Amino acid sequence: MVADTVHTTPLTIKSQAARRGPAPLDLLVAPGAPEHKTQKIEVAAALANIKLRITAAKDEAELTKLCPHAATVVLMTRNGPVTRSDAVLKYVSGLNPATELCGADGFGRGRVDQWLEFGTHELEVAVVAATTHAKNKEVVNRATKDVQQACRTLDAALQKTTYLAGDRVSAADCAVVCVLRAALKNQLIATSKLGPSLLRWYLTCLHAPAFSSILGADAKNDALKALPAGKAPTSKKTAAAKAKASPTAKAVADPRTLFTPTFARSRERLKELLGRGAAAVGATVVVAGWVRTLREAMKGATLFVELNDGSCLASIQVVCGSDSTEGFAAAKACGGAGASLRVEGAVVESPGKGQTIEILAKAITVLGCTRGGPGRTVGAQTYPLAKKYHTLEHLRTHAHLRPRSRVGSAVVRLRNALAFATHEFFQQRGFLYVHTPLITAADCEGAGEQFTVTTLLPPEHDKAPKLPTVDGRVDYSKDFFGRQASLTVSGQLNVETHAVSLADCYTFGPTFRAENSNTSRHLAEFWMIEPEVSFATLADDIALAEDYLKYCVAAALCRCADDLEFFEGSKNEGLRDRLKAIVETPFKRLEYTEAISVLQKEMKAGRAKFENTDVTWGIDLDSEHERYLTEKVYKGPVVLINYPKDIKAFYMKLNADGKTVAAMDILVPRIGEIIGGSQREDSLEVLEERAKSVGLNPEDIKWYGELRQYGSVPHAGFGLGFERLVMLCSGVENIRDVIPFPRTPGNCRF
Ligand SMILES: NC(=O)C[C@H](N)C(=O)O
Repeated sequence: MVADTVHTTPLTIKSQAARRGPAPLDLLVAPGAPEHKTQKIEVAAALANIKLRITAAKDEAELTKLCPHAATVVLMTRNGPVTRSDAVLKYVSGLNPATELCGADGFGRGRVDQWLEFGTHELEVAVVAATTHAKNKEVVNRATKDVQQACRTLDAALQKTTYLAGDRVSAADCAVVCVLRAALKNQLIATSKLGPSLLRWYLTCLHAPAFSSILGADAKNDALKALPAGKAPTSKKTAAAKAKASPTAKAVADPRTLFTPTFARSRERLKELLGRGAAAVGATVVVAGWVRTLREAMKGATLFVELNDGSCLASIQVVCGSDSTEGFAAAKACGGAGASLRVEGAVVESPGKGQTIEILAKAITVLGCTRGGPGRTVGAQTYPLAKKYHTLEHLRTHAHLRPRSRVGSAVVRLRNALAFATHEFFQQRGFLYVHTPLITAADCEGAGEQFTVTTLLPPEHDKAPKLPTVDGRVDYSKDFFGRQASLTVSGQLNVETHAVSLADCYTFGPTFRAENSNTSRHLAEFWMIEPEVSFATLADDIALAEDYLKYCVAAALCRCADDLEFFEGSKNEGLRDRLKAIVETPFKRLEYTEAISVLQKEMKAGRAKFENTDVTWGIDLDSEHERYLTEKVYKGPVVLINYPKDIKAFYMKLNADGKTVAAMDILVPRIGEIIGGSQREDSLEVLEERAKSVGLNPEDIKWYGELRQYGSVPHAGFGLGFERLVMLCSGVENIRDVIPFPRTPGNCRF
């Protein structure tokens, strides 16, 4: 009996026993079995990090003894033999679900199966016929034709996808590559006749060590020879590509194909283990994490440990018995909540509610005790997160341990998903990620108060500073930069420089505002995403912003489903329905002028009661006005456009009416403004005029004006406060709870 576990190769030094890893799976191969039948299983095992031990059977009887209907291969699994090469291939592929070799979902599995069948019926049958009847010309001719037809079909299909079943390598690729190699070796088709897309795919697979180590260097070399000299495999050979292609270009592999997408660990992440669900029952696994709760039962002879490793919201229950778990005594004395453990054990079905599986621990190692007793003895008395529920305020004062809490970790996972979705969205659309500076020289942005960056203060901060002065003011010419410098309030002006050279750009980084606003929506340090697009108008900008916001919300719904369910359950009823509505409903566009009259009407009718009742054309709307529009009047996101020029920044494009600028704010329920952007003024004269009228020093924005002097183009952009996006998607109401270390007036702890 062997345990079917994922074999992991740790990067760090391990004990002798651990280095050996889980026992390999035995694969018995019949004499005379076609090579490709074992190769495809070996490739899949390599991709899935599963160890195989291949043994050649003496005769076929050895196989049929194990399994009467066996043919060519038999894999010995924990539950008994599995036979038929495709079945074995799929079994092995499925042992490491994280690799998604069998497909990520129902549709994916369908696609993998469809290509597996194609490989068997359209290719393998012909290859086997031609090799077993090599002397029969008729059979060989027929097989050759079939193989060529199959290759044409594959070439056409691979024009559209990286791999057979999409953009991830799958069990189907393992099977078809190996049988195709057999067809090539038997000269049923020449490599040069494979067709450009099929050849590209074949080479992409062979670049990956999992394939090349099993099929041999020959396979790759033969295929490389088939490439037209000096050209990368491409189906569209343009003149420019021909001229540019270097001899090395052909050997460049897509990095995603180089390794399996799993990081080799000495433990399994709970997300993956719990994701396997009941299918994991019977497996021996190693997990590690931190104790959420530890409970004794059976007069101390049994321990129930709720262990979490941060990979997902759910914890796993580990059951330890005094006579069945090595390290039981140490585990019992670990101090409980907060301690860190490594657990090796068997996955069993869980009788408990709300959990499919749990672990019966064979061995536990206490990595770190919780020391919270008197004199720091072991015990959880002072562990700040010992109880199950904590207020957000309590967690805020323990920001260093906050990610151990459910809400803290859910926020981090959501931030991660939204940051990834941001890059994914812009990268998919060909935008360039530009790194804009954090230290800037002049506040021409006007977006907010800035923090000065200076080295003029004495290193011993308690000493009375003697600042150099001229005319009674600080002389910044003596400062580090030779002038006053500040932390940036926005990357926009800098990213514009790149947008007017490279067209579509974005920046995503921290920004700083020294405003003394102690509200639940303001931070002194927050992250902002600022795309900037050339050859674009305000309408293009709004369309981009709407798509981007919907993309992020959809990413949160789809990739953080458990965390969002948790947020919804924490006094946030209807969260996911609200988010779905954002994805599904087109955003309302509303002129600022119209918004003012709507608000005035609402006030007149007694429906709206505002603290600030001065709602007249020309005012900068307060948050209460914005929220009223989005929550009460339109009940969904609203894009307000064309604001009075006097309340907006100098760089916004003046509209033909001379009174308004092509600016937009996107307002969402519960948050208010989430996005602010504009088409930028592209006329040098108007820009200079506007800058002067707001009192800017022309010298400070000379470089900015030059962007209009040399080939000015219409361009537009926006800024989205990342934390507000996290608030929107989580329903968390205080911005301090959606950033790991909030910086607010009077608070710079941790
Ligand atoms: N990039 C932008 O349009 C955002 C704008 N600069 C702001 O700080 O609000």
